[in-house]
Amino acid sequence: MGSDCLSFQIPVIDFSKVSLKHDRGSEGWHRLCIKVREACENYGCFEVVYDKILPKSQAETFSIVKELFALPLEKKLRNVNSNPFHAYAGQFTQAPLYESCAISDASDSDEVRNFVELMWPDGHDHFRQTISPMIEQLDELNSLIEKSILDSFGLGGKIDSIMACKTLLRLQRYKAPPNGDYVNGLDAHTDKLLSAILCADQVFGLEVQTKDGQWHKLSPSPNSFIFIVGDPLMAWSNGRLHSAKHRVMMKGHEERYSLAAFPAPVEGTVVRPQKELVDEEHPQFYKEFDYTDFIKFSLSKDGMAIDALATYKLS
Ligand SMILES: O=C(O)CCC(=O)C(=O)O
Ligand SMILES: [Fe+2]
Repeated sequence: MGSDCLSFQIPVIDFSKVSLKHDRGSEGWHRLCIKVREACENYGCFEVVYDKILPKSQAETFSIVKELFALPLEKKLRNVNSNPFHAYAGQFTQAPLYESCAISDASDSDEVRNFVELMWPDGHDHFRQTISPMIEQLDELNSLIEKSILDSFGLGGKIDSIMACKTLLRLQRYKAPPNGDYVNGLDAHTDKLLSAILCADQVFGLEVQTKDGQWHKLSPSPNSFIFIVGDPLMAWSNGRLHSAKHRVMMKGHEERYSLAAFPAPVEGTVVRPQKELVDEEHPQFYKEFDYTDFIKFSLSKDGMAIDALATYKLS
């Protein structure tokens, strides 16, 4: 299917040395905020360097993720949720290499405990003890990025968060393609969650589409993360931040494992453009919408066939 696209470098932003408590307001923080905003406006994504999450913790996390996917399918199918985004997903004819498990509200230790009991009724403390600190660190990183976005628009003094969210953790496996051919791992999409922090275990495969329609293969440095703007963040920013279309393409003979932490807007959230981001130069781009309705529509047959967010555009 198709041919391999070229490797591409998106902006790389280092959050390793940043402390919200000490650095917010400094010249260095200001420069970082501008970089974040420009990357989100121009590409809808950037590579994140964050050495507070140690390579060793990432390696340990991927080793338990592999254990999870080695479980028989009937066990993984126990991972259910009324929201299909937050449950086991896989066995799709159009994406046969893909499967994922999810923990909704992963920052809640009871949710993690429930997930572990469901998968390993006899217990698996090592899974819980490995994944929980990783979620905590990803939450911290996400909060740094969120504050940098708010401050980049001069809004940090007025509001604490972009919108109320819980952390959805998705663990994903992509089987190696038959014959090692270049084939679809996960269909092209924009994220329906506020944003995403992604990391993968060694095997590349993530591709992003730039605004000119070209697809580019990302080759992030080992142990770095990718931040991606999702549709609700694009709507909140009045269309200024770009929700980047991305996909996973598989090639070669190795399986790919990845982990995604998404801030998921809570039930009842109304997504509306932040009023300070609407002015004469930037007229209101989207009508406000109920997040749950948006998700339901995005997942419907009609919604999947189009860019669901575009239906909320004001003409
Ligand atoms: O596996 C990846 O790197 C990307 C996953 C992704 O785009 C998603 O879960 O929305
Ligand atoms: Fe995605």
